Amino acid sequence: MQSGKVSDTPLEFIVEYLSKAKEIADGNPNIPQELTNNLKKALDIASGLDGYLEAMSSQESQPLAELYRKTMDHDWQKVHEEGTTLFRLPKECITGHLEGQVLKTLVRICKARRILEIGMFTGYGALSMAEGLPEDGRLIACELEPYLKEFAKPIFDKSPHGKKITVKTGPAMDSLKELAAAGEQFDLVFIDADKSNYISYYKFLLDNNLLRMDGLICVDNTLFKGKVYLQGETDENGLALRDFNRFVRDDPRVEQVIVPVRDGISLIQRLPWTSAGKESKNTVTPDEVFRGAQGKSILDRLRLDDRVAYVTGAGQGIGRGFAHALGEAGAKVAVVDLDREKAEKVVEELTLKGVQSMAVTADISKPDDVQRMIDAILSKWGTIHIACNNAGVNMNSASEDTSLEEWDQTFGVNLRGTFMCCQAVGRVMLKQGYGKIINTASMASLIVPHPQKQLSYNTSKAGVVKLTQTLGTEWIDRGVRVNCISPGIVDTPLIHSESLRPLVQRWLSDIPAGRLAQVTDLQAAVVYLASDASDYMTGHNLVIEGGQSLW
Ligand SMILES: C[S@@+](CC[C@H](N)C(=O)[O-])C[C@H]1O[C@@H](n2cnc3c(N)ncnc32)[C@H](O)[C@@H]1O
Repeated sequence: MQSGKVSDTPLEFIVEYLSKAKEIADGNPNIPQELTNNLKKALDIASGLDGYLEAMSSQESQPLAELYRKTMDHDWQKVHEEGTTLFRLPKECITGHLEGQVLKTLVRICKARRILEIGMFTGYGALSMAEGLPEDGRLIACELEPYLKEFAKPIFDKSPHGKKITVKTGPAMDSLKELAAAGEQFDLVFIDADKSNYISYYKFLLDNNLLRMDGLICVDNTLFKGKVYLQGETDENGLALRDFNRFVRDDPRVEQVIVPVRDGISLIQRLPWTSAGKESKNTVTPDEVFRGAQGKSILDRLRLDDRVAYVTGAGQGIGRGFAHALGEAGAKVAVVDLDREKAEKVVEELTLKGVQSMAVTADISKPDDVQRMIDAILSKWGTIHIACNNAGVNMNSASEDTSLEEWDQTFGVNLRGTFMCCQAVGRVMLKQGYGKIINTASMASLIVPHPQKQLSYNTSKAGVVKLTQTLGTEWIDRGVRVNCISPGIVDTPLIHSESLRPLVQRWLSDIPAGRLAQVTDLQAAVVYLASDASDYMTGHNLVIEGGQSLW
């Protein structure tokens, strides 16, 4: 602890009392050396802890460091005496580096996008949490003192994350009522003002659904210098927090743990209905709609954890988009491409994101390559749950000029190759009684895209749809679903080539959505078809073309 600093947390009090005890022991020759030695050991452990935790936590950003210095250097006594602040604000109430980093980490873990802070002070906690938010995330900070909004503003303005923060001045309860009336909801709430009112804030948040399903409430100072558990305490705030901690522990709607960081942070998570709903006085129909199929919420049902997938043609374009989407949803992904270098590059991208992946080189128009691809995946991961047969080629020629070579090459990859992949992986999936096959067809299976001429492509893709329908019905009763995705015209580098660029304007006038498809427009579909959420869907052609086939 810095000299002259007032003790504020249980640990700081322990250090203070141990230091005093050691001083007494040092000055008294009658105290056994063993006692002095033990006091010293206890003091070393206690006094080193906070500093070590701070030193080992990620470094604070420059704006946060500046905010901390500015808060510490400010004359809070003076601004209060001048009547600028309603209360004399103690600078110790700042959250600081360690707690700020805890909050920021929680924001990331919860994937929070909307945060509410009750009690902003100079904004250290607010800015720490804002740093953990995504670009479109936002944080509303409630603060009684208008002066603090002005104090924090120049530093919020300097930080790239400051724009995510909106400060609402005035009593927090008024702001909470406004937010509830406006139908706002938060993923994470940090309560850090006005200890005697913690319980009212907490009740208001839960009773008015200001906290989303599974949302997290963090509450500061819930150990309150140890006063919540010390016998004979009379401190009003300490007793209020003691009641608060008990109240929350006994509330069936949530689960609570108090983490002994600094002055104690309570982590309170809103439970799904399963536990809390039992206490509900309202009549609920506890069926799968209410509880979620297999007890999972719809978003959880889209997750692909522990699944093994492959994507052919994954070195670029749609296939690369599919590989990223499946990986982000939790699957291990084999990135299959003709071009080893491209496949390895995508594997590198996935590895950076923490997705387990492998590169496989294969020409899917060759039966031996197809089998080698399946064997390589099986030998690494032992199974295949998701097969994205996406590799395809497209050549243009007027039908009267289409050569048999072009026809054979196109069909060799687009239809024969897709069939060979379906068959090879289908054998594995039928044996294990589970599998999801997703073929890439095309809008060209439905309409005749023009003005470009591409007979072999169109007919091969129509074949992919029929292949999908046939396999989808033949295999569903053995646990294997086969579906396909038909993208419209996708904005890839190819489209911007000299020869195709003039066609883009023409295509755009045929697309109700007014734009070409981006690879990212197709990603949710592949995750859906790969997940258990689509189990009743088979033989389906999922068309994603901005409405083009309807005009
Ligand atoms: C412990 S400090 C907050 C520290 C802050 N969370 C941080 O990250 O540094 C408490 C703040 O709550 C504010 N406050 C107190 N009573 C309030 C109320 N009724 N409504 C809104 N803010 C209040 C105080 O002005 C003070 O700035």
